[in-house]
Amino acid sequence: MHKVLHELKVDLGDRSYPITIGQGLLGVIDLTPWVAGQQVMIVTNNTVGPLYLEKARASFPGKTVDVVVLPDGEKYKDWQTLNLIFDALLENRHTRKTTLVALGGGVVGDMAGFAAASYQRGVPFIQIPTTLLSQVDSSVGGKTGINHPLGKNMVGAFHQPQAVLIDTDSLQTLPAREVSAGLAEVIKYGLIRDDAFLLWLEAEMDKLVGLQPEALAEAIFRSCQCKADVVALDEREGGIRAILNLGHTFGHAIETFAGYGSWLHGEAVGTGMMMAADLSVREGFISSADFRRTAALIKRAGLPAFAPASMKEADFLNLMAVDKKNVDGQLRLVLLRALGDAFVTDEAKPEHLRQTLGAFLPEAG
Ligand SMILES: NC(=O)c1ccc[n+]([C@@H]2O[C@H](COP(=O)([O-])OP(=O)(O)OC[C@H]3O[C@@H](n4cnc5c(N)ncnc54)[C@H](O)[C@@H]3O)[C@@H](O)[C@H]2O)c1
Ligand SMILES: O=C(O)C(=O)C[C@@H](O)[C@H](O)[C@H](O)COP(=O)(O)O
Ligand SMILES: [Zn+2]
Repeated sequence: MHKVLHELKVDLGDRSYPITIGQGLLGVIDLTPWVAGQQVMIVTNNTVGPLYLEKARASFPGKTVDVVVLPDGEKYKDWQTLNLIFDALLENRHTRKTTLVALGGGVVGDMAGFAAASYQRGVPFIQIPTTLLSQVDSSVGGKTGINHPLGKNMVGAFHQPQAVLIDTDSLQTLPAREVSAGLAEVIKYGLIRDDAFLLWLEAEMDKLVGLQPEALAEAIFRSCQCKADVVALDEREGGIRAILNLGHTFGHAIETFAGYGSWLHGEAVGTGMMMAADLSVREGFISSADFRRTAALIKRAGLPAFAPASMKEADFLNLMAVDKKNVDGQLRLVLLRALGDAFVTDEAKPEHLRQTLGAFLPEAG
């Protein structure tokens, strides 16, 4: 039995698209209205394919469906793996009218989206996210791309999908560590823009960690609504969209330092959000009690509280210096004016930043 629980829209004029959230949707919801021509290329990986590929195929009745299966892992979010998608498209003579379909987590989604942004100068794509993180964040908003050894997501494009289909049933096969990683981005929405959601998360966190379906569907809906609202205001991150980067300047430094994949993106963002909250206290914006509330929620989600072993202050400073938000060599950070109210600043005091880094280095743990 399938059940559509929520439908919302990312409002971007002629690039608007629907997000459909529900149970048992994969293979039941007909996605052909979002397919431009006859050809479909499903991009998945060797973990998700065996679980969900056959169901996903059934969502494209009457279409010619090809498949490319990528190796699984953040360390494969690179040029070489991206080329496997282009190889498959060309070998199967896909034209400008083809539609790509991302079936998997954020790694598959970011790479399939980037392939769609650039194949024959741009073709449409559909997001079928299968991790919590991708259902609440990466499948929405059109940021696509790959990593570079010197920095996260350093090569990419903005390219919005035609539609996002979220089947919450797929979360039942997700490892607990990946659930925690997804919860980091969920908590982010409460911290940046929605204090009522933060209160709700404090009440429901145990249900979310335990994969309770109703709580998950509500968290996904509220997260997608928050992201859709921010993206509709500022599609290409000229201003307010940067608040979606709370914790990411620290987090991306951790991911790059640790070697892509050893820390999950959500884990690095969880620690990074604690660091952003700590700095917000030192800068005089939020109280120590606010920091403790933030840290407690992040820890209850099962996320780490200190930087990786052997990471030093200089590692953070060097890696944060390449962040895409920086302008003219000036570090730009997302901080909290209050819980539920984030802002972007390039005025954080260097001594406060160093104190924050010191408080989260592994030896402080
Ligand atoms: N574009 C954006 O706006 C945006 C937003 C947030 C994160 N990201 C990117 O997303 C990536 C992280 O995404 P992620 O957390 O989904 O990681 P991921 O894509 O690596 O998926 C996590 C793991 O879960 C497996 N998996 C996926 N679905 C499964 C399922 N239903 N059951 C069992 N296993 C499953 C995957 O194969 C993988 O091993 C990072 O590269 C990050 O930079 C992008
Ligand atoms: O959609 C956005 O905007 C975000 O910043 C969402 C983030 O959660 C995500 O990790 C994104 O990929 C980060 O983008 P980047 O531009 O900092 O690489
Ligand atoms: Zn993120």
